[in-house]
Amino acid sequence: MNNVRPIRRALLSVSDKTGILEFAQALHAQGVELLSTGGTAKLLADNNIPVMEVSDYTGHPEIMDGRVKTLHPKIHGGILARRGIDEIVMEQNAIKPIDLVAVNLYPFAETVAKPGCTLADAVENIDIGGPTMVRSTAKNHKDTTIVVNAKDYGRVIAEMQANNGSTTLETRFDLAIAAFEHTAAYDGMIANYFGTMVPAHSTDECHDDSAFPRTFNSQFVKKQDLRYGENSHQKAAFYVDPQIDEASVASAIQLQGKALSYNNIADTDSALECVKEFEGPACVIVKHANPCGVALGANLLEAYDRAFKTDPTSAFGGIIAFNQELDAQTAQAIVDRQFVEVIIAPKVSQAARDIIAAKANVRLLECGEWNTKTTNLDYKRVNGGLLVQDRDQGMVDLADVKVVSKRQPTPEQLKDLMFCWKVAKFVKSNAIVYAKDGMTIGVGAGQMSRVYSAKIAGIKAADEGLVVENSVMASDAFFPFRDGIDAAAAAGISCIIQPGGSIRDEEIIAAADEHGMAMVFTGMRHFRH
Ligand SMILES: NC(=O)c1ncn([C@@H]2O[C@H](COP(=O)(O)O)[C@@H](O)[C@H]2O)c1NC=O
Repeated sequence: MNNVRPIRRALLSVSDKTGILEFAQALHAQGVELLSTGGTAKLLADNNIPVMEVSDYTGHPEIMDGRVKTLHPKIHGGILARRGIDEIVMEQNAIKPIDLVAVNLYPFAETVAKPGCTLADAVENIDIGGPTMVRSTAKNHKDTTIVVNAKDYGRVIAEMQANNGSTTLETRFDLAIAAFEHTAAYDGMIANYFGTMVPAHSTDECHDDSAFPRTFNSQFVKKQDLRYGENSHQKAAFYVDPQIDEASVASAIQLQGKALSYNNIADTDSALECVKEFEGPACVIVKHANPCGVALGANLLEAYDRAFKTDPTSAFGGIIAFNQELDAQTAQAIVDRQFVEVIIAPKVSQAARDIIAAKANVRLLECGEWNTKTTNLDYKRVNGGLLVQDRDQGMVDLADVKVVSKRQPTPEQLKDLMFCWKVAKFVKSNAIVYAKDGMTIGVGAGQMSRVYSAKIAGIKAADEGLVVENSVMASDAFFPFRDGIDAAAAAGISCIIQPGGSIRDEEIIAAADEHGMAMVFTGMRHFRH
């Protein structure tokens, strides 16, 4: 085993001191000599763990309020020395080898997240010596061991115990990757913070949390390789944002079924984010990123039954999302009725799991409860660039909408309008949704002209034997011409919700009045491309 390297001397320098005492104790028990910076050294000494302060070892005091403490050739020489090559240089310069470094960095993210954080606070929390040691040790991983995360302390100790006080190259290399990931994320955060100071002036007034930084630095962690991408000739992987801590397709636990595909993940995201909009039992069935059936119900089974009824043809091989614990009756109904790719719910009862287990291929996901709305950014890759925007969190309520027609909507229609409007937000533009009694009646998605989406919603409803009469209609953006209104009227729509704002609004309102329809404007559109 020529890849193992003994740990004889370690340097510990941590801001977050969680677990460091136990780690230091265990290293000491293995006969490791400990070096440490001021605060860490004091903690160790106070707990009777033998330790030498870095400043005593280098013969140079920590200066400038800690800005310079480990930036010394006796430290970096000890870390970076190539074992078997640099021994003479080390001896000439009284440098001793440092075999393990455990560092975690000044809490930059936590500092800038605090309300009222000044530029001076942020600057003082940029760690310099820490990342330098992290990178030195990771660079020399052939001989040295870097630990940047307290969760790895136990693993290193266990490996040393199993290898006579040494670590293996495999572990050192893995820890080195983690170290470079860590410093990349840290520097990315700092660059983003400074990058929001536009124009580039180093003053507090120039810092604007809501601004988009000059360069966009973000880190995503690979969750899994995928068999292929959107098509089988495309390679793909799924990366997750470690900063996001909420119920999502990224954090969901897969309880059973075949591995998720690229399209499964994208469609599950659409279904889950849509079903999150609703209070009370709700079900969303998605096919190719568009909801093909959405419904509310007295319970989940009823919600599913009704969502399925919208478009059983498209629901075949779809993705089903619920906003409440999936129960046995609903699970049984799905299994009995249809081929489904993915089912996702905040919780899945044991009885429901047992029922779905009969269909071994069905991917069953549990994502946990949600109580906050997503605040993260939304990205779209274009050739040569990246579009970044706030997520569409806008949603009007009844108090915000304005009745523009002569006819007033009834209270039932108003309820349906809000339901329909929420669904339209998740349908690809041009989006038209017909709905009645908290159930979609027809969905027209992704057409290049609004009138065709309106026609398609009507055709689909007719094909599935659904009665459009007295349904309401939502349009994700304004109608440029009255033809969409006429198509809706011909299909039997009695009430419309749309943003308004067309130069032909007057003509559109007149068309609604002509057909005896009620119409409300939201003043907010929900394009989804
Ligand atoms: N200036 C330096 O040479 C230096 N060397 C290590 N640090 C950091 O000082 C912190 C530990 O300090 P202490 O042990 O004094 O609590 C660690 O987060 C470490 O990353 C430094 N601080 C900032 O750069």
